[in-house]
Amino acid sequence: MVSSAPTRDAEPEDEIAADLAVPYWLTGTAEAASASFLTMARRLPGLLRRAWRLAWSTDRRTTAVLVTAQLASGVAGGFGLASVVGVLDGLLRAAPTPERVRAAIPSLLLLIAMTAVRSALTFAATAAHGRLSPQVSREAEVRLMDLTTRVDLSTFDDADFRDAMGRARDRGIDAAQRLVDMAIELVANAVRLCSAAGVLAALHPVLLPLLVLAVVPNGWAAVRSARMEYRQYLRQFTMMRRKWMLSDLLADRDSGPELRAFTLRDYLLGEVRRLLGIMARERVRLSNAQVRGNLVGAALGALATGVAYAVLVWLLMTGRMDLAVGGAAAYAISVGIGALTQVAFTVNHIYEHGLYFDSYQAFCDLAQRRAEPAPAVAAPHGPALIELRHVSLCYPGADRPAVDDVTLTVRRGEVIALVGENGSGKTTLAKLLAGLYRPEGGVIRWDGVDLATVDPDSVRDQVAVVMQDPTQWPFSARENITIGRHERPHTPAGVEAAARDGDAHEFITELARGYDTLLSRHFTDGADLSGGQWQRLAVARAFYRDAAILICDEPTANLDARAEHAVYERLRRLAAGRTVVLITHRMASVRSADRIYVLDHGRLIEEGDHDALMAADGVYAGLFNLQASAYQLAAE
Ligand SMILES: Nc1ncnc2c1ncn2[C@@H]1O[C@H](COP(=O)(O)OP(=O)(O)OP(=O)(O)O)[C@@H](O)[C@H]1O
Repeated sequence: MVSSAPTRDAEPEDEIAADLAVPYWLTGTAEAASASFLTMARRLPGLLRRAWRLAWSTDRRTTAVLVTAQLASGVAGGFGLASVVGVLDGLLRAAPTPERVRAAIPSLLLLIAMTAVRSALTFAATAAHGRLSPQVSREAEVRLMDLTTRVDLSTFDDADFRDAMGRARDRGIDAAQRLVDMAIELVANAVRLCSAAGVLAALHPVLLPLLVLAVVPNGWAAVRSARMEYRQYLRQFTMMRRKWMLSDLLADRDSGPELRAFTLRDYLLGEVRRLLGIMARERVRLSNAQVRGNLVGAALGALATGVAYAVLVWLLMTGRMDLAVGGAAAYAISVGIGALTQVAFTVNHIYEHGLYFDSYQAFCDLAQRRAEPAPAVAAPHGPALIELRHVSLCYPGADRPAVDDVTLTVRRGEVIALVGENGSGKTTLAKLLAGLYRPEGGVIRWDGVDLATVDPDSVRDQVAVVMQDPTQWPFSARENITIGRHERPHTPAGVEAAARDGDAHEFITELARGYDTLLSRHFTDGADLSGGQWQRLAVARAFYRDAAILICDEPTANLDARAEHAVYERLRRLAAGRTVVLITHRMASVRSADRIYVLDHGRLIEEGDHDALMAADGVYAGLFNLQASAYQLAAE
C-alpha cells in the first residue's frame, strides 16, 4: 500500500501525476464536472426536481409550509420594493414638503407592513427549514445504509463499488440536504429578483438587460470555481481514501501493537505526509486559479454595474427620465443586483451540491442494481440433502476462480470437513454453502431446490456460522450471544446454556458486570477479550442460533487445547439431526468427520473418510502424517 520512502519534500512530477491521475472508472463523472455553463443551465431543472422529490418524500407538510412561506416572503419583498418607488415618487415630486410627505405616507405604510410580513414569513420559513433539513439528511443516510446492506457480498469485494460508496458517504448525504436547502432558498431569491426586474422593466426597458449584464461575470466565476473544485475532489478521492486508511491505522487500537513493534510510525507518517503534501499543493493551485477567475468576474461585474449607473445618469441628463423615477430606478438596480447575485449564488450552490448529489444518486442506483434478488419462495426447511454440482466462484478482479468446478453432497446428520492449504478455497466454499455468495457457475440444491430460485435470507436463516475472524460486536456479552437469533425473545437460561456450550460462561461471569459487560474498549467501562475468548463467544452465538446447518471455519484456531477439545465434543453432540461443515488445519479434529474433502487451488482433489484417505496415501495422508510426526517428535 505504501509506495515510497518515508519523508520527501520534492516529488518527481511523474509520480505526482500518477497519484493524481483520474482513475479510468471515474472518467464519466469527471466529464460531467467539466461540463459547460450551458450544461449547467440544462441540468438545473433536473436538480430542482430531485431536490423537490427528496424533500416531498421526506416530509410533505413541512415542505409545503416552507415553499409557501418562501414564495410569500418573496412576493412581500416585491411589494416592499414597489412601495419604495412610491415613497421616492412622493418625496421627489415638485411640490411643497408637507405635500410630498403626505403623498409618500401610503407607500411608506405599505413598505412597513410588507417588511413586517416578510420578517414573519422569514421566521416561519426558518423554523420549517430547521425541521426539514435534519429529516432530509436522516432520510438520505438511512437510504444509503439500507441500500448498502442489500447488495450481495461479492459486490463488497469490488473496489470500484467501495470507492463509489466512500464518495456517497463522504459528501453525498450532506449534498442531499444542502441541495434541498439551496433549492428552497432559490424560490425566495427568484421571486425577489422577479419583482426587482418587473419594477425596473416598468421604469425603463433598457435597465433590465443592464442589470443582467452586471451579474453574469460573477455568476460565471462562481460556476467555474465550483467545477474546478469538484474536478479536484474526484481526482483526489482515491488518495484521500488511502490517507484515511493510513490515519486509521496510525490511530487504531488493533494496529497499535504491530505499529510499535515494527517501528512503523515514521514509515506510515511519511506516507501520510507525502499524500497530504500532494493534496495541499493541488489545493493551493486550485485556490490561486479560483482567485484569478473570481477577480476577473468581479472586475467585469463592477464594470457592467458602472455602465448601468452611467446609462441611468445619461437618461436623467438627457431628460429621458425624471428624477423621482431615476431615484427609484437606482434603488431597484441595487436591490436587483443583490437579488440576482443571490440567485447566481444559490444556482451555483445547487449545481455544486448537485454534482456531489450525483455521486450519491449514482451509488444508490448502483446499489439498487446490485441488490440481491429476493424471490418470494423460501428455501426448504432443514434440508436432508445439500448438493453442489460443478460450482465455481471467482472474486472480482481475480484471475482464477477461488472455487473451481466443485461437486459434493452433504446429508443431514453428517459432519463433513474441508481440508487444504492456505488459499485453497475452503472459506469460499463454506460461504457458498452458507448462501453468502451465489455461485457464478454450477448449482447448489437443497432437497432438489436450486438456491438461486429462493429468498437468500431464507437460506441464511437456517445456517449458523463461526467465522475465521469473528466480528467483535461492540455490545454486551449477552447481546453478543443473543444476536445469533435476535428476533427470538431470550431467557437467561437459554443464553447461559449457549455460553456453556461455547465454553464462554466461565470467563463471562468473571467480567466486571458479567453478561451485562460491554465488550468494547472504545467506551468507558467497556471490557476487551482475548482472541480465544472472542472465538468462544462466536461459538456460543452459533450454538444459540440453533440452525439446521452449522459451518465452523477454524472455530478453534485461537483456543487452548482444553477449550478446543470441549468445543469439538459439543459440536459432535450438536451434529445429530443437523449438517456440520468443519474447516480446520488441525488434522486430529478432522479425523472423526464422516467425510473429508481436500481442496487445492479451488478444486476438489480427494474425498472420503479418514481411513479411506489414509489408505489412498495422497495429499490428505501427507498432511496428516506431517502433523502426527510433529506431535510424535514433540512427545519424544
Ligand atoms: N474477498 C476476497 N476477494 C478476493 N479474493 C479473495 C477474497 N477472499 C479470498 N480470496 C482469494 O480466494 C482464494 C481462496 O481463499 P479462501 O479464503 O477461500 O481460502 P482458504 O482455503 O479458506 O484459506 P485459509 O486456510 O488461509 O483460510 C485465495 O487465493 C484468496 O486470496
